Amino acid sequence: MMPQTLFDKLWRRHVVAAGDDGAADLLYIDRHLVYEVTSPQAFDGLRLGGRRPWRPDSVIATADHNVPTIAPRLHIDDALARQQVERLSSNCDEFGITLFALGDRRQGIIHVVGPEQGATLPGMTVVAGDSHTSTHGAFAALAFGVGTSEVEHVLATQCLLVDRMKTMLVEISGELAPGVAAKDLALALIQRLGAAGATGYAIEFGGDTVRRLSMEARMTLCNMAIEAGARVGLVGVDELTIAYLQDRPYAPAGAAWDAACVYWRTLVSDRGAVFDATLRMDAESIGPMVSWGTSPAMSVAVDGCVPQPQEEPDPVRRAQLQRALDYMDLRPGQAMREIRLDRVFIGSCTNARIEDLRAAAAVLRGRAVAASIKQALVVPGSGLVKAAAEAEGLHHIFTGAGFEWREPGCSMCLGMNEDRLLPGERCASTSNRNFEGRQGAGGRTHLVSPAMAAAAAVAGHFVDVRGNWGGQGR
Ligand SMILES: CC(C)[C@H](C(=O)O)[C@@H](O)C(=O)O
Ligand code: SF4
Repeated sequence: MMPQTLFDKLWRRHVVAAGDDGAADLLYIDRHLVYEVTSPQAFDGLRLGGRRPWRPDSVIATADHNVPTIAPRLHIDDALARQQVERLSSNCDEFGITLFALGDRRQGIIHVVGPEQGATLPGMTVVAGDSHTSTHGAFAALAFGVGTSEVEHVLATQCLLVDRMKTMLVEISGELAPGVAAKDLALALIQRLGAAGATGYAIEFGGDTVRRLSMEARMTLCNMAIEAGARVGLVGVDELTIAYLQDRPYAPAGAAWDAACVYWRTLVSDRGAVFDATLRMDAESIGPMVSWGTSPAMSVAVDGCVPQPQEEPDPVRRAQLQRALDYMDLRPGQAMREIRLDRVFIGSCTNARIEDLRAAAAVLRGRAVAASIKQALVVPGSGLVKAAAEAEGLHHIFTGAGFEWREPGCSMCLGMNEDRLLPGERCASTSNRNFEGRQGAGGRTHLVSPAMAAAAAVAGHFVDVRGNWGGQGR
């Protein structure tokens, strides 16, 4: 048989009806993750059509985007946010869907919750009405974001028409330097590919560097595939994948577990499989990255500088650079290390898992947030991440350094809840998007890894976390 890519294996296994002449295929969907923002109209549509979810046990719901992150979270001021969270509860009640509601320890960001529960498994198709569903591809699941009308369609039929994607292998090799994380790899990759460089592709991450990454780091990488335009990010199954899933609440057990492991181990690209595109990256040449502009592709190594638009020959590109610099209030050629910050946010589905919190805490131990920083926030990705961090005492390190220790949710990743930047404020953020107004109207976002965010909080400006940058005690 022809060698197949992992993507091909996953796709073929789920085709219910093949489209003619390149038309979309109808795929079976195994797991559907639902949250408050993109589901209300979908449930309304079901009701209007007199339908019920086809397989309610395939759906898991949680509230994340709109929720407050300060306890006790009994009331949400914003009317729309409140309504969406309430309607998620009533819809889940009505249709028999499992909901991890506020107050449940399993509540959290949907892309943190799915894998944590073992609800994301190798070989599955996973959808959610959210672009960062690519995260789940770290488990060799074919996972992608869908729109609200598709949320309704999947609820009603368990199937979805999907255009087949092209395949891109991103092969990363070499040892990552200490202090350099998956987030830095992701930013360096997007900087190379451009924000639309992988549009129409499913990216598979391979190479010895990726094999050595933890599952959490692989999730960070797949999470950001969408920021290069790829709807899907994938990593083939290995023993790490399997070890991560063992004994998770939704993972199979007993004989079913053994059988699943046998199948899962086949979920890798065959030797000799042909990809539509291949890109190679050398991990050793990558240092800590910081975004300077208004797209994740506008990123540079921390020891680098803001670009000089006047050196850009293409006038369209030059105007884009200039606009980004104006919005970010940066000077051409300014050293990244000079950039001073108002706030620091450690959280989001990119970087709010336990290893992310450990990496930030390791930098903060015995240090304090600079007096010039107005606010530094840590928002764990789920209640279980929060509990795990507290069991290790990480919360003491964060609060001792001057960070606020919050309840789980999307928080300051996007301005849909109370945690926002004020116009003109500048933030070092471990999230994945730095678009204009992303963290609040007029706010300025710099994307970094958790360790880099922690170091910036201490220094008050960006520093190379690998260097001897000091950081004063209070
Ligand atoms: C609100 C939602 C539709 C959106 C997404 O699709 O990604 C959000 O999660 C984001 O990160 O921008
Ligand atoms: S944490 Fe941010 S990127 Fe992730 S789902 Fe929430 S809003 Fe989207």
